[in-house]
Amino acid sequence: MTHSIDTAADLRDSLRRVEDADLGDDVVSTGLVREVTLEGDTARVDLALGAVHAPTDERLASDVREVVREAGFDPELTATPERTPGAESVLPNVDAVVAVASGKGGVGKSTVASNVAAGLADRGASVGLFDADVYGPNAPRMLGANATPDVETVDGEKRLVPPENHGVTVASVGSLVGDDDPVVWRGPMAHSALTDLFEDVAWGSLDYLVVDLPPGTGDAQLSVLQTLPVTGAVVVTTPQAVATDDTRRSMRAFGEFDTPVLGVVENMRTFVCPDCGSAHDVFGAGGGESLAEETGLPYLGSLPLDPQVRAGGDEGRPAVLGDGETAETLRTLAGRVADQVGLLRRHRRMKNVAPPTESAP
Ligand SMILES: Nc1ncnc2c1ncn2[C@@H]1O[C@H](COP(=O)(O)OP(=O)(O)OP(=O)(O)O)[C@@H](O)[C@H]1O
Repeated sequence: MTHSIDTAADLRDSLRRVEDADLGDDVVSTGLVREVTLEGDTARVDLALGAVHAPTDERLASDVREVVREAGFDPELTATPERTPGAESVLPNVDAVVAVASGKGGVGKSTVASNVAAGLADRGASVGLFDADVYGPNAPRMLGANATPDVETVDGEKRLVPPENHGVTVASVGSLVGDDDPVVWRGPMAHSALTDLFEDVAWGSLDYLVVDLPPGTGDAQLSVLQTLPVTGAVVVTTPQAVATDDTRRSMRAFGEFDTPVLGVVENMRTFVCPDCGSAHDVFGAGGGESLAEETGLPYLGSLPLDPQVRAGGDEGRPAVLGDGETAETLRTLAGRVADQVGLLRRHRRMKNVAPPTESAP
């Protein structure tokens, strides 16, 4: 193989051609290229990419590979993301924890959580879903994974081995209680149940753990934020003002725990009549989008009110795995969530590592 450059430093320099459009600079200046080593025909590049199977990160990796190949080397890429501080000690085998929240009940939080989880698994990621919604633990049913977890003894300790479906490992507070038990727990009880349950689960190694939070900003929700190293939260709202007002409150709660909000999803926006094909904004339109605008948060998209979404949830096969426009919208949503995790970490990397830009003379 003939090489157009000789040293790792030169190759690093040529990687400046790869632009991270979100960060507005190239991958070397932003600190995303951690290490470059050459060995024979192989160039090893360690990148501070943010999230596994995120479309933007995949694109950046492929651009880097191309530059390496053009220089005459076989690329071997590794990714070492800049993780949430504290994540290593609490959940060493989980790469990113994505909480799905809503200020108000019934807006489709579990629907979004289960579709995002199945959508990420469909992109090739290893995914877990933890249903922390003590008041309405229904995400496992939506994923068709509501079997009772097996119990396994490892080193004398009992571990719960949760069921898996559609590539998602699912554990729930629902598996602590019977299907018909009313789950009306007070704060401290919910807290200890959550912590115990979480620690007893044999999650294995996960790229993403999606956590379906209880609605609102109560004790149970805050317990999760105190217990888990949440990478970021996705906030679900319907378009009407009562929902967006509650959502604003729940965002403030995240702020208090320094939990970054990855973005806002507007659910149940448009209903397309299956008979006549006309579109109706049942709950109004644009509330989620203007909330995102007003708070400066990313708008992750809107989901239509679509009987396929409800049916997918009821049947345990999330609509994201189906065909058609709504399924495509849900797949895009899962990709955007991953992209936001990636961006958050690339941004953190840039802040931590990249030298300040030289000011013009
Ligand atoms: N976009 C949609 N189109 C059609 N049905 C939907 C949509 N989003 C949610 N639903 C349905 O609305 C109901 C409530 O949704 P879901 O359980 O996801 O809400 P939630 O916010 O998690 O509720 P809770 O407050 O009980 O946790 C479910 O039956 C679900 O299938």
